[in-house]
Order: sequence, then C-alpha cells, then structure tokens
Amino acid sequence: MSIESPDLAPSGGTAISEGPGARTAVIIPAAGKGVRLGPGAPKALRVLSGTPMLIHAVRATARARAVGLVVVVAPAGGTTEVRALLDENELSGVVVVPGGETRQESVRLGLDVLPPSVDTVLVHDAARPLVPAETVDAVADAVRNGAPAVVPALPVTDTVKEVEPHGEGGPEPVTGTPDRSRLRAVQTPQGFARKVLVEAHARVALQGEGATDDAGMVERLGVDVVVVPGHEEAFKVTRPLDLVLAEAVLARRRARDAY
Ligand SMILES: Nc1ccn([C@@H]2O[C@H](COP(=O)(O)OP(=O)(O)OP(=O)(O)O)[C@@H](O)[C@H]2O)c(=O)n1
Ligand SMILES: C[C@](O)(CO)[C@H](O)COP(=O)(O)O
Repeated sequence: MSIESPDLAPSGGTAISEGPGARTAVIIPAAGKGVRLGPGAPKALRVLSGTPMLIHAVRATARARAVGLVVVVAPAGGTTEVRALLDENELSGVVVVPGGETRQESVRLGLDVLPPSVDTVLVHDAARPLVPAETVDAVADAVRNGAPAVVPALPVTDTVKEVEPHGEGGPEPVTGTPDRSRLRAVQTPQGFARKVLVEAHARVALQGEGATDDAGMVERLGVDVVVVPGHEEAFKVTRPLDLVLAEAVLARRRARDAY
C-alpha cells in the first residue's frame, strides 16, 4: 500500500495511493469493547506479542497487493490514542474515525469518509489480526472480477444444532440439525462493490434492523453473495483462549521466519 493525497484527513493523515490499489479501501472496525475477552482495554488495543491487535490487523491488510487505503474505526473516546499508535508504528497514512455503538454503525461511519475514487470496499475486523495477505487479496480480486459481495469462509467442523434459546442457562430444546456440508463459518475481510455496501447500510438502517456481518445486510437486498476459501489464521479473537492461539500462531511464524 502506498500512501498519498491530502483531501481526506478526519484525524490526521490520508492513505490513498496512485495505481490499481487506489480503488480498493479497507475499513477496519475496531470500536468494540471486547466484553467476551474479559476486563481490560478495548479489544483492538490489547497486545499480541507486544503489539496491539489493531496494528497487527492494519499491517495484515496494508500488506495486501490490492489495498490502497485503510480506514480504522476507533473506540469513540480513543481516536487520539489510536492515531498516536498508528504514527508510532509508521502507519501515519491510515485514516482514523470514531466508531459507533454497534459494529454495523462503526462500519457505516467508515464508509462515510471514503473518497470518491474508491469502488471496492473490504471490511475487516480488528479482532482478526492474523489474516494472511493472500486471503485479503483473494477477496479483493473476486470483487474486482465482478462479484458484488464476497466472503471468506471455512467449512464447519462441529455439528451444529438449532435450539429454542431461553437465556436461562438450563437445557435448551433442540429444534433442528442443519446439514453440515452446506454450512460455512464466515470470516473477514468481506469485500463489496462500494455502491452495494453503501445501499445495504442505508436500507438496513432505515429498517432499524441489526446484522452480525456486512454480507448478511447485502443478502437482504437480494444481491448475490459468494464464498471464497477463508484461512484458519483469520480466526476472530473473541474469548481468552483465542489469545493463546494467536500467540501460538505468531510464535510459529517467528520460528518459520528464522529458517
Ligand atoms: N460498536 C462496535 C462493536 C464492534 N466493533 C468491531 O467489530 C469487530 C468484531 O466485533 P467483536 O469481535 O464482536 O468485538 P467486540 O464487540 O469488541 O466484542 P464483544 O462482543 O465481546 O464486546 C471488532 O473488531 C470490533 O472492534 C466496532 O467497530 N464497533
Ligand atoms: C463479521 C464477523 O466477524 C463474521 O464472522 C462476525 O459476524 C462478527 O460477529 P461479532 O459477534 O460482532 O463478533
């Protein structure tokens, strides 16, 4: 990713390059609290091998061939801290905007600051800090080759049950067992033709409904969404055990690089 252009600097710096990458932007929603990870700093600012998760995620996406612009959606009161962190890590061209109450709102706030030249948008969780650049490029390429919406995903390894949830912690009645061969566990970055994602966010906001991923909102427009292979290292850091796995992946990468 090369970085230039002064037109867009909500909180200092801009990152839109010349060349093919200039048309593809990544929005990194990083404004979540990380409740499931337990008490501490906002999840995106917690460290893995001494480096905040958000910095891993920015580097992972910026490394991709396709990416020309990175927009980080920071915790609402944390934009100054995030800006400083990016500058310290020589990522000054990354744009920072404050986030919202929900992931959906945070993504929309990122979409609002994209320059007109961007026609392909990837949305990548800060909570998936170890995504390989190849996965980012595979998603971007699929969009640039004509798919309006693309999600990386892996086959499900557990058998999945549908239940009647009652939220009381006791046994829950099972209502079905979906055919596992048709199920995929969806990751990020999810990639979109910009106008499709903008429309999805506008429409779903009007309907007042939430969605757990961006592709789910696009599906509601009746637009086709396709799956490309995800990667096991693109897992989401959600619970404390995921931190252990992330450290192990980083240690494996360091060992590999040492040879
Ligand atoms: N209001 C929010 C909520 C979430 N996110 C981001 O969306 C991604 C996926 O969300 P998740 O893993 O659920 O993160 P948290 O909301 O932080 O986790 P929790 O639900 O455990 O609090 C994360 O990078 C998170 O920072 C965001 O930008 N704005
Ligand atoms: C977008 C996502 O990472 C795809 O798997 C996931 O839906 C985010 O869910 P969360 O509950 O907000 O972590």
